[in-house]
Amino acid sequence: MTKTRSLLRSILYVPGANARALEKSDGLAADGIIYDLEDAVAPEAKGPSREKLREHLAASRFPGLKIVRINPIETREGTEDLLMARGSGIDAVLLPKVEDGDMLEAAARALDEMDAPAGLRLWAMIETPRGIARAEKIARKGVRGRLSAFVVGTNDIRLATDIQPDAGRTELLPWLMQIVLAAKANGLYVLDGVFGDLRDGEGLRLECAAGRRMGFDGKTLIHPAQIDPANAAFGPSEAEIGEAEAIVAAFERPDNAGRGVIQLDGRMVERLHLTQARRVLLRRDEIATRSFETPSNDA
Ligand SMILES: CC(C)(COP(=O)(O)OP(=O)(O)OC[C@H]1O[C@@H](n2cnc3c(N)ncnc32)[C@H](O)[C@@H]1OP(=O)(O)O)[C@@H](O)C(=O)NCCC(=O)NCCSC(=O)C[C@H](O)C(=O)O
Ligand SMILES: [Mg+2]
Repeated sequence: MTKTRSLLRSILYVPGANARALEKSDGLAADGIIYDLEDAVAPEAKGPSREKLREHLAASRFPGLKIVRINPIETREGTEDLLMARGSGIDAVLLPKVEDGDMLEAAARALDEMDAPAGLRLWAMIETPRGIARAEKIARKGVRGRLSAFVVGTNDIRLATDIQPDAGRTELLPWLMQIVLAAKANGLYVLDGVFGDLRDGEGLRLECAAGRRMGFDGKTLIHPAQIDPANAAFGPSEAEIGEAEAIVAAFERPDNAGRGVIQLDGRMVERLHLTQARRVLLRRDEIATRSFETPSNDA
């Protein structure tokens, strides 16, 4: 499977109940917006927020990915949210607290029965102990349906487990890597959890950099000021672009034609590095044109 990486560096949560934030979100440089109808909306505001969001989406000119996080699908609010979301021109529905593949199967079946567009994907939040423990099974079952991404919910993980990780998230790392591995093994995108301290710019930068090293495709965010740091951390750096250009140029030299492995600046470079280098340049070009594509398992 050749996988073109779509831009998922910065995915901002916007509360469905906040008219000012919804209005502002249209002009932000995030790669995607998660319009939240779940935790960011008080129980009494669920219905009005859904209607507000319906109107907003109908008029929205946001050029990136649009995702709606619905309430649990087994609740009346969740079903109403899904009905609204399926006809609103969005790219994906984000399901909270996914704990088994059956939840994804039920959501995919509901979307089929609602005649939702085939390209409407499901994203799954992995944010409970059961969800983490079963991440690989969930991914394997989900990709047979509409699933295309995992989103980590570190706040709910903390709530459910009482884990109190240090600033480097040392204690969380095994669980985060388990989720990343389950996603990668099944061709899913995977997004890191939110960073809650709005005043700690350096902490955010470090957590974004760590997330990138861990293999996350991007970070979920809660405030517009977090977009630029996430875009910088998850986009290829100048150094990565320079190195990728050098690798592509080296393999294009006539004396290297047909060679599987070469030496470049004292390092062994194989054709798999050429594949990686092309990916970096593709991301550079995607960012330059800011062309947004709907992620899919086989895009
Ligand atoms: C945290 C906030 C409540 C802070 O909002 P506010 O006090 O208004 O901040 P500022 O004054 O600094 O805002 C400056 C301007 O930016 C706009 N703004 C703020 N946040 C957003 C946003 N998310 N999207 C769009 N625009 C935003 C303000 O309106 C101001 O605009 P202006 O008037 O023009 O100056 C707020 O940031 C917020 O609500 N953030 C999102 C919270 C949220 O969605 N939480 C739920 C998702 S996180 C989660 O659940 C993860 C997961 O499930 C888990 O378990 O971990
Ligand atoms: Mg959560």
